[in-house]
This record gives sequence, C-alpha cells and structure tokens, in this order.
Amino acid sequence: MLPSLPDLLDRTRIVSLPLNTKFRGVTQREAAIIEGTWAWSEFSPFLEYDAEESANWLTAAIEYGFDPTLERLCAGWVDVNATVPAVRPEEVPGVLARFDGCRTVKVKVAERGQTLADDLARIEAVAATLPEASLRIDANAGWQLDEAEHALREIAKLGITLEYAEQPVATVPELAELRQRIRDLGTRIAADESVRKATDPLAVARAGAADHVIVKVQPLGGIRNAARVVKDAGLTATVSSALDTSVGIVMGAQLAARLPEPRFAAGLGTVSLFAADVLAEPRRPKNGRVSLEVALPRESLLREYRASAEREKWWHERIRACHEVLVARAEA
Ligand SMILES: O=C(O)CCC(=O)C1=CC=C[C@@H](O)[C@@H]1C(=O)O
Ligand SMILES: [Mg+2]
Repeated sequence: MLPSLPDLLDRTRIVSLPLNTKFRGVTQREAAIIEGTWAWSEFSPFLEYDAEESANWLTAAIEYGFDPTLERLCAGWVDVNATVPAVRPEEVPGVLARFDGCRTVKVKVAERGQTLADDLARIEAVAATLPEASLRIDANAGWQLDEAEHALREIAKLGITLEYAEQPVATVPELAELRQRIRDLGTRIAADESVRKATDPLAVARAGAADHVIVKVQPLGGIRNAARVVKDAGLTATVSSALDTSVGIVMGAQLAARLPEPRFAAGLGTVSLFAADVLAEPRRPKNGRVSLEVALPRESLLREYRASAEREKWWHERIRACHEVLVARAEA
C-alpha cells in the first residue's frame, strides 16, 4: 500500500500560499500536494512538527490519494463554521464577511500577548455582527485552570451561551477538573490537542474529561482512523482542518459527511483565510457549506505558487523522513 519514496516524490508538488489574515503566527502556508493514483491529496504538517508526528499526516495523504478501497463521496455538502483568528474587534466584520452564510462561528481566544479583555471584545464583536450565530471558542490550551474558569464565567456574564469551549486548558486532568468546576454554567468542553497530539486519542474520553471531540484527518492518520476515534470515543464530534489548502479541505469534508448525526458545523471554512489556493475555484464556504466535489488542482496555480528550491528540498527531506518512519512501522 505504501508507495515507494521516488514515486511519491515524483507525484508531489510543494506550494507556498499567502494568507490574508495571520493565523498560528504565519502569513504563508506551505503544503505538499500529491497526485495520487485515485485522488489528489495533501500532506501539510506544521513546520515545527517532527517526523514521528508528521508520519501520521503522511498516512492520511497516502490513504486518500492511493487507497482504492476508500470510499470517496463526490456529491453533497457539509456545513462549516466561520473561523475568527485572534484579531482586533474592529476587524471582526471584515473576517466574517469572507465566510459566506456561516451560522456558526469559532472564535480564537487566549492568544499569547493578549488579555481576557481582548477575547471578550472579540466575542462581543462577533455576537454583534451575527446575533443569530451559534458561537464556540478555541483557546488552544492557552489558559491555566483558574484563568479558564474565570474566562468562561466572564463569557457567560455577557449573556453568551457557547456551543462548546475547545481545548481551554492543556492536559486531560485539567480538562476533567475544569469540566467539574463549571458544571453550573453548562458549558460543554471540547478536546482538540488532547485528541490529535496525544499518543492515545481516546484517553480524554475514557477520563470523562470532555463532552465533545475535534477530529482532523491528517493528524489522526486518515479518514478511517478519525472516524474510528469518534466512534470509540462515544462523544459528539466536530471535523476540523489544519489550515489546509482546498485539497485537504475536501479530505476533511469526506470525513464530516461520514459521521453520524447530529452533525456539527465543521471547521472546514478556512480556505477563506487564504489569499490564494491551488483550485481555480477555491473551496470556500458558500451559503455556509462546502461541497464534496473532487478537488482538481490547476497546473498554472501549482506553478505560480510553487515553493522556492530551498523549501522544496526541505519538504522532500521531510517526506523522506516520514516515509522512513512508515516503513519502520510497517515492519514492526
Ligand atoms: O476549526 C476551525 O474553525 C478551523 C481550523 C483551526 O481552528 C485550526 C487549524 C489549524 C491549527 C489549529 O491551531 C486550529 C485549531 O486548533 O483547531
Ligand atoms: Mg483547536
């Protein structure tokens, strides 16, 4: 099943795409776009991830691109949320305007260098811009336990009921403790990093530390595995992306379309944060959803946004290292 390294590299194009809003501290997103035997797929672990962690992302790219037994749905749509990065409140309407028709909004909070006042102002700006929207927040493990409790109580004081709070604190025991502490608020806790970066993605569910899980195709090693994590966790789930190009977004949409009801709006609207993409018609939300249609990158765009020779070399070396990890895992 594992393609040989030369074959894989031969099918791989490295792109560097500009973002229109800083996200995770970057303004440019690099990705490997792979022409598989069955579909185009994406391999785009964040730059700081090592080979061991990134190898799961390569497994996902290989499953989607090369596995003839993987069912790929080509028709239909999935609902998506708007994603508001840690911007100033006056920038919120402009960001939301890029997410056509989205009725669920995820707001980033707890950004390093910012305060709770900044978060509350951003959340209020979202609620003022889209009063009917359902809101979630994502702290990316940026709060300590007491801070998280205080922040969630302050948000409740604004009269805002959150759909859930995503990874408010870092560890599974902290999530469990926070969940107990805020019982009276009724705010649901969602685990993201505690699922996608954990050696055991089910530990959080077993510990009763979350009400909901966030699943992403690439970090969880593919569509099948991510679907299995949701099933085994026995919790409701949101499919999200990793700031993927349209190719990775379609992989995520395939997972979202397979999950059982009730379906939560997926974090797959993020192509709206990109100023350029590899598809002629980038897979941005339209009327609050993205389509499952096959993603066919345009040659001229792959060429236009091709990464520098130096970055290409870096990515080829990364793919080599991840491939080596997968060969070793297959032999173990
Ligand atoms: O879920 C979404 O609305 C969009 C994706 C998103 O928020 C993320 C993408 C990539 C990296 C992460 O920091 C972040 C997340 O934590 O969920
Ligand atoms: Mg998250």
